Amino acid sequence: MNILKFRSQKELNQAGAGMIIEILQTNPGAVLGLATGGTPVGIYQELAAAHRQGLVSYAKAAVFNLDEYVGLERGHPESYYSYMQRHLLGKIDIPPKQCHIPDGMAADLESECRRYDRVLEEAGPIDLQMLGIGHNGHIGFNEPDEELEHVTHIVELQEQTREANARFFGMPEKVPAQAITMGVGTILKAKRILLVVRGPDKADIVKRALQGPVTTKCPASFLQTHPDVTVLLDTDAGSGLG
Ligand SMILES: O=P(O)(O)OC[C@H]1O[C@](O)(CO)[C@@H](O)[C@@H]1O
Repeated sequence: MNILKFRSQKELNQAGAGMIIEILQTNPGAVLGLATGGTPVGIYQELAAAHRQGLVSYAKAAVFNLDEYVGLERGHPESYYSYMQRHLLGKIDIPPKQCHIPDGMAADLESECRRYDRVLEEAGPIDLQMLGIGHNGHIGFNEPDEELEHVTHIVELQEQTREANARFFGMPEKVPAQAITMGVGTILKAKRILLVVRGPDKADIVKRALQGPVTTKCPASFLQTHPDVTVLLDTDAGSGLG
């Protein structure tokens, strides 16, 4: 595991964007796994800027998002579909048919999970999967539990997760109770993984995930079992590491 710490958010963002740009320059048809939440926004800004400057094209790339809320229309400002349009996909030259996000409004959510896995299987493997981490160690929306799911599935969001994401919705009650998420098995199948973490409130979970036991009680700890993980931390998020 390659752990890099940054004093400046700008440099962290440039390092994250740089990895993605390098992959696309070497392999224009790369498959990227993308994340949402507050963490990747600065990286997406750098990617959009690099695209504007003509440094990188996504015309042949494919992107797969980790997750989507259940029950939010695509047009809802907090759906991950809207988030991705706003922060990245609406600002680059990727054809819509190459952008994949689970449909949280599907009438049959179980079939939607199987469809998502099928499309991913046909396009994959993912060349680079970007991840954030929840305060409870979730990756995607894989919450801590006795057992973890391998494949795409429906998950009940934990109170802590809904409270953390309430900042986007105004209040925890408005945060959907369920989401569709790629499974931990799917995430670990990516050839390379990029974990990005910022802020002092994530220092404890970073230490547990990277240096604690590998346990389903901290889904991110399974990243320790992957052969090619890069972790980008700001100094606050990395302050608990020994
Ligand atoms: O980046 P944030 O907003 O702290 O969220 C952490 C993680 O939790 C999620 O919201 C759940 O998928 C991710 O989007 C994010 O990577």
